[in-house]
Amino acid sequence: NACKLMAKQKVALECLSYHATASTDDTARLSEEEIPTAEHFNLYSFTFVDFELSDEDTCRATIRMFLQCNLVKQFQIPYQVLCRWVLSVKKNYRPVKYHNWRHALNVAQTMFAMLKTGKMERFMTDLEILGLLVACLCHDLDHRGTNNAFQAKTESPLAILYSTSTMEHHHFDQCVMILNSEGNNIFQAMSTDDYRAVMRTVENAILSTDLAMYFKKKDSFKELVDNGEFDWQSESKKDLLCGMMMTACDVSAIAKPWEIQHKMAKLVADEFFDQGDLERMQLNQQPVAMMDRERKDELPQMQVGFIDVICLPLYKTLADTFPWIQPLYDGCASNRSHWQDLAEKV
Ligand SMILES: CCCOc1ccc(S(=O)(=O)N2CCN(C)CC2)cc1-c1nc(CC)cc(=O)[nH]1
Repeated sequence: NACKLMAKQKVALECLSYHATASTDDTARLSEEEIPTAEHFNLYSFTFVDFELSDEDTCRATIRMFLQCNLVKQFQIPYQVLCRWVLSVKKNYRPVKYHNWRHALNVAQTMFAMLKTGKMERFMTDLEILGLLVACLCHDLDHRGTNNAFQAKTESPLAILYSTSTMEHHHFDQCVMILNSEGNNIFQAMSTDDYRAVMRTVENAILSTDLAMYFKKKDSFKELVDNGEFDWQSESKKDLLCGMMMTACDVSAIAKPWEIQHKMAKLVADEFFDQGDLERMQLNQQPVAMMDRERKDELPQMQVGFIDVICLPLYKTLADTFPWIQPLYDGCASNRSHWQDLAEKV
């Protein structure tokens, strides 16, 4: 009957999450290790690079960010639970070329730098800071290297589950699945009200990483900034600001020193081109220019367009109100000239 079916599904989900979460050994090792300082990892910098970090280092850098924001004490997160949760999040990223665990770490580190070095933490409660870091680390969980349009075109189960912001809803689902797995609930010591509030922040933040949502909300954000908004404390204004910060972090590879941006853009392109190949082979469709490896010569010009349409306007509007994040605008503007030079060479 229905009850038995529900019970079977519950058992299946627990079994799935058991296999999808960190092992006892990995958790024990990470929790016994010394965590280097934020300066050691260069976590306060907008030019942070993960390339030379081992997987172990990336987990320790993540824990260092939580410690530095005093979140472990503030929300009584058992240290073993935090270690297990970080390892489980890393385990639930697939080894795709760009939207992998390293991307999640880089996005979280940019959020950390915006809050600390960019002095935006003043406008956030501790609960919001916790929610934003968790959202950054979880925002692309279980990404398959294909975008929302591909889910729709292939009528993937995910597109049937969620018709809009398909992947973003799935990323949030995966975040909840990990939190609900044995020994992984970093929010376990919270009151019901705090738990509801932090989950609302995480959900709004993860769903905001759908660029379609960014396009929908960017004008109202710019209007608030142009009208000299300084408070940001109403729920709707805070949600809007957090969403814009998520996009700023999500695209922050565009603002890194040129050699790093050039190398990361190649990873983005390789993942896009793989989707283009799938669309040709599996769907017998002509991919869009961005995903068509036969049009890779147009890549520099596309990057200039990406910078002009999405990145610079966002960083400019944010820097107008939060001047300490100007380095993101400057890094992005500098890379625009490098991409423009390459575009003129073709
Ligand atoms: C590097 C390979 C080419 O990469 C791009 C090509 C075109 C555009 S676009 O702004 O024209 N636009 C975006 C919205 N789509 C719906 C339509 C196309 C963006 C990128 C790009 N995206 C990211 C985010 C994953 C990172 C990055 O570095 N570059």
